[in-house]
Amino acid sequence: MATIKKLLIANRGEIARRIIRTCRQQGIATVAVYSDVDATLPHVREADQAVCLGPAAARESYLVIHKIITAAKETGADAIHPGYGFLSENTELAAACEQAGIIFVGPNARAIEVMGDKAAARQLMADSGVPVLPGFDEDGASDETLLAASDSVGFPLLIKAVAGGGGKGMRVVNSANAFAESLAAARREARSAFGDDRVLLERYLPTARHVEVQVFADNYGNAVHLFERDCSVQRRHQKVIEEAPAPGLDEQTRQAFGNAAVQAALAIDYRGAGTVEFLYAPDGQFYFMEMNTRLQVEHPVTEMITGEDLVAWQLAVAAGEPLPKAQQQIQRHGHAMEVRLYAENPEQGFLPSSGLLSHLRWPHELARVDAGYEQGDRVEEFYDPMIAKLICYGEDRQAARQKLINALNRLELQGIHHNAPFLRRVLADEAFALAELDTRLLEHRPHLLE
Ligand SMILES: Nc1ncc2cc(-c3cccc4ccccc34)c(N3CC[C@@H](N)C3)nc2n1
Repeated sequence: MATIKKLLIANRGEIARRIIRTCRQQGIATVAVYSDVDATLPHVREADQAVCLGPAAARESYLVIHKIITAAKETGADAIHPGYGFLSENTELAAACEQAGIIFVGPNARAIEVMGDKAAARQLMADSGVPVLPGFDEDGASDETLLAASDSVGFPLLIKAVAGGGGKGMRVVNSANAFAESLAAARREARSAFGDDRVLLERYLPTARHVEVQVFADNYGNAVHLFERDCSVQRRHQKVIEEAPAPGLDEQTRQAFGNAAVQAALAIDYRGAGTVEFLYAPDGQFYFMEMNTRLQVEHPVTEMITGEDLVAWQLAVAAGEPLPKAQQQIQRHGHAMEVRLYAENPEQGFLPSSGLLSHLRWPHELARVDAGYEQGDRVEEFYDPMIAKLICYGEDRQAARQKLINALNRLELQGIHHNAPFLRRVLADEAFALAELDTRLLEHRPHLLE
């Protein structure tokens, strides 16, 4: 058992403020890190201490492991929380923390490594009885081997980069005569994006929902799930709207999802917060897609329906405490829905937008607002353009959706282009309102993107 007295948050924006919020409630001192353009942002002001990492470019600041470790040592932080993005799934940071005797608030490096290799992840899931799609994932298979395997996988199939994830390095192949060329292209893309041209094959599910399960495991062999989230509404693999619970699931299916995710966590001897992503097919079957070894952007919808503080859970597990609750103690009630507010211009192909937030009023009275910025702050284009999340809770899905529409209508945000009008169109869309969810909803309803 260790006590975390001071936590360094190796991140910025809304997630840094959100982590600071829990630390303050727990009496844990906080250290923020920032690049010189972020010096006046709220997460820097709200932390007890702050360390400048240097230039704006992430590769010279937020991604520089030795600078983060040095900041932790110089301020006497006994733990580091990576948040999401940046170094949150980087095994070297986990290893550097271990080297420096600093607690890494995240899973063991081995789990990060295995889940980062999509072929190893699939094999491990299949071995532990988690449903996986028909496919071929022999490590380092040659083009000839893959060509022969493509017949048994069947078409349409997906060629997926082993080192990929989140939709990067994927190619749909509809027929055998297109396979060789698609394989060459997929390998080229994987080599340039990840420096690793290994690929795997998987039967392509053209129509499916993205349903993911929040899991938590501690150092004592306990693993639980905190129910599922539906994140099907995505634009170019960027989640737009997330909700919990997944609409239209009967209790038996809900339990099957939860059990499969817990099986996955136990199979890799997991620690901390994790998310097991599944493809949910129209016939009611679901299949393992990926496992994320970090706290997700969309974790607030799970917090709202369970009443749990997932960052507090992360800190407890990282300090060597057992999980705060056993499975049967974790309750679910009502419905929560989240939208991600991006500094992007929907009228210009969602290009990133920057500028001074000359006028800004968050609708705190109508929604939980996890925001990275306040009025008078500048949004720059160096980092992920997400500036805030608006999350609403209701007794049922319609109530949560209506509250979110109201909150977006009351949002006052001037000085940058943003996607609120787009979010309002999707929330008001009939198919979305009827929960006719599918990962290609926006593809099938292009008018929502204009
Ligand atoms: N075998 C098979 N069939 C269909 C798939 C469709 C997608 C997919 C493709 C495009 C958008 C998506 C949005 C949410 C979830 C999945 C997708 C997909 N993804 C997208 C990112 C990564 N999570 C894997 N894998 C798939 N795998």
